[in-house]
Amino acid sequence: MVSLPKAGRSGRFRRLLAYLRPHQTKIWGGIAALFIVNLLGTYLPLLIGTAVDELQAKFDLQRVVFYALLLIGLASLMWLIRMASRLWIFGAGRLVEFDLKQRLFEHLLRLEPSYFAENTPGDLISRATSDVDNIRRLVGFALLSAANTVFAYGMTLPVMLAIHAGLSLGAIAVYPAVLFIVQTFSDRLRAEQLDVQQSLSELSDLIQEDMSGIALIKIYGQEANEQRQFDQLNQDLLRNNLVLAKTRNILFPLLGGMVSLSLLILLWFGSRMIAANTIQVGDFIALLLYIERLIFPTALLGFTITTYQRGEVSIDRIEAILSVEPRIADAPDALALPRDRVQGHLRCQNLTFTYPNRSTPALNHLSFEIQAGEMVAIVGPIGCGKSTLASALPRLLEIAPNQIFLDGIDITRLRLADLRGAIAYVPQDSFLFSTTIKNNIRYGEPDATELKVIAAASQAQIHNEILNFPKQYDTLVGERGITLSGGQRQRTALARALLVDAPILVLDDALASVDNQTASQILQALRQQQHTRTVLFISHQLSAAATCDRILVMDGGHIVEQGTHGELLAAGGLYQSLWEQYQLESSLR
Ligand SMILES: Nc1ncnc2c1ncn2[C@@H]1O[C@H](COP(=O)(O)OP(=O)(O)OP(=O)(O)O)[C@@H](O)[C@H]1O
Repeated sequence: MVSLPKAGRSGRFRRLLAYLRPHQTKIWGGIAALFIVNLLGTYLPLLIGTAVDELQAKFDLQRVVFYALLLIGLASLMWLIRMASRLWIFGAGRLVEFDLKQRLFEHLLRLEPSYFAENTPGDLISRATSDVDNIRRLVGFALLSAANTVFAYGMTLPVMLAIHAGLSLGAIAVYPAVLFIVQTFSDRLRAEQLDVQQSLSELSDLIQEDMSGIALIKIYGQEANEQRQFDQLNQDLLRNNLVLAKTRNILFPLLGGMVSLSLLILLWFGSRMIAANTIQVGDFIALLLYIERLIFPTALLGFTITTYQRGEVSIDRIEAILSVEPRIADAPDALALPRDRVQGHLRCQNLTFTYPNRSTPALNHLSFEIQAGEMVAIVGPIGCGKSTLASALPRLLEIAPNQIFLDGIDITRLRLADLRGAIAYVPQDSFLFSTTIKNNIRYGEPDATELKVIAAASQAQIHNEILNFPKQYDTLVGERGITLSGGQRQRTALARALLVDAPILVLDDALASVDNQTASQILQALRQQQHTRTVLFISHQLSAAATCDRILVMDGGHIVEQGTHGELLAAGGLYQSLWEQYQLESSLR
C-alpha cells in the first residue's frame, strides 16, 4: 500500500497553491467577483434600512417604485456576478482535477513494474478517482466558501458595529463558540474521513481482484467465501461512513442551532430597543439582514472545513504516488544507441539480483556471452531465475551497473528508450489490449502498414487463424471482443514483438501454450533471418530448445552448463536429466 508522506499543514498548502498556479487567472477572477458580490451584499441592507426609515417618515409611491427597481437591479447584478464567480472557481476545480489525473497517469507510466506489484490497482484507482475528486471539491467549493466567508465577515461586521455595536456584538456573541466547536471536531472528522477513504480502497481492491480471478473463484467454489470477505469490508465501510455521518450529524445541527440563537438574541433585545426608541426600525432591519447574511457562511463553515480536511487527506494520498521517484531511469549522461546501430551482442558478468522482499538472490553471479545473431535457448528447472534474467535485460528490474552489456556497453549507461527499442521482449503472460487484433500487433509501431502487420502475424504462425476471425484483423479482442485461446494470445504477442523488428528477441516461455511442432516452426522461421536478430528462447519445451545454436542451462540463479544439445546430452549433467524427464512427460501426453 502507498505510504503517506509526512507533509504537514504548510506543505499541503504549498502543494495546493502549486495545483492552483496554472489557473490563477480564473481563481483571482472568481475571488474578485466574490468581493464585488459581498460589497453589493453589504450595501443592500443599508439601502433597505434607509428606504424603510424614509418611507416610514413620508410615504411616497414613486420612491417605493424607485427603491423596488433599484433593489431588483442590484440583486440581479449580484446574481450575475455570483454566477461568474462560481463558474470561474468551480471551473478551476475541474481544471485542477484534469491536471492531476493527467499527472498521475503520466507518472504511473514512468514507474517500474515492481511498483505495481507492491501497490494494488484498486488502491491506485481509488486515489485517481475519489481522492482527485476530493481535491476538486477543495479547490472549488472550499475555496469559494472560505473566500465568501472572509468577505462576508470582513465587510458586514464593521457596518454592523457602526449601526449598533452593543446589539451586533450581542447577536454574534455565540459565533466564537461556533468556531470553538468546529475546531474541537476537526481532528476527529479528519481521522474518520481517512478511515472511510481507506475502507473504500480496500473494497475497490477486492472487487478488482475478484473480477480478474472470477474463473478461479468458480472452480474452487469460493463464491460464499468471497461474499463473506466483501460483506466484511462493506461492513467496515458502512461502519466508518456511519461514524463519520454521526459526527457530522452532531456538528452541523449544533452549528445551525447556534446561528439561530444569534437571531433570537437580536430579536429579543432589538424589539425592546425599538419600543424604547433607542434604535430606528430601518437600522434594526438592516441588522437583521446582516445577521441573515452571516448565517449561510457560518452554517457552511462545517462543510467548508470538512471539505478542506478531506481534500488535505487526499492531497497526501495523491502526493504519496507523485513523490515516488522512478527507480529505473535514464542517467543524466545516458548514451544513445539507435536501433540501426545495435549489433545484438549480449554479455552478462557476475549478474546478481535479489528481489527486495527476498533474502536469497534470484540471479547469483550469472555470467554468459551471446554473439550477435545467435539463437540461444535458456532452460532450467522451475524457479531457477529464467524470467528474472529475461526482465533484467530490458531493465524492467533495478539491476546494478556493470553486470549486463549490450554490444559491450553497460546497459545502465544506455538511454532506456534505446535499450528497450533494441530488445523485443515477450513475457510469459501474453497480455493483449481490448482493441482490434491489428492494433495489438502494431502496438509498438502504431503506424505500421497492413502488410507489415500481416508479415509479422505470418511469421508468428497466426495469420491463417486471424483470417477466420469474424472481422479478420479488425476483430476486437479482450473484454469487449472475442476470447482468444492461450496459444492464439501467445502468437499474437509474438507477432507484436516481431513487428518492431528489434535486433534482439527475448521469448520468455512465450510459446508454452503453442504445440511443440508449431513452436519449432516458429523458431525455424526466425532462424531464416537470424543473421539480423539475436534470439533468446527461454523455455521448458526442450525439443524446440534443442534446435537452437546453443543452450544455456540455469540452476539456482546461475548458468551451470552450456553447449549444443548433443554436447550437453553427452556431458550427462543437469541438462541430460531435464531431457530424460521431458522425454518421459512427452511420451505420457
Ligand atoms: N516479483 C518477485 N518478487 C519476489 N520474488 C520473486 C519475484 N519474481 C520471482 N521471484 C522469485 O525469484 C526466483 C526466480 O523466479 P523466476 O520467475 O525468475 O524463475 P523461472 O526460472 O522463470 O521459473 P519458471 O520456470 O517457473 O518460469 C523464484 O524463487 C521466485 O519465487
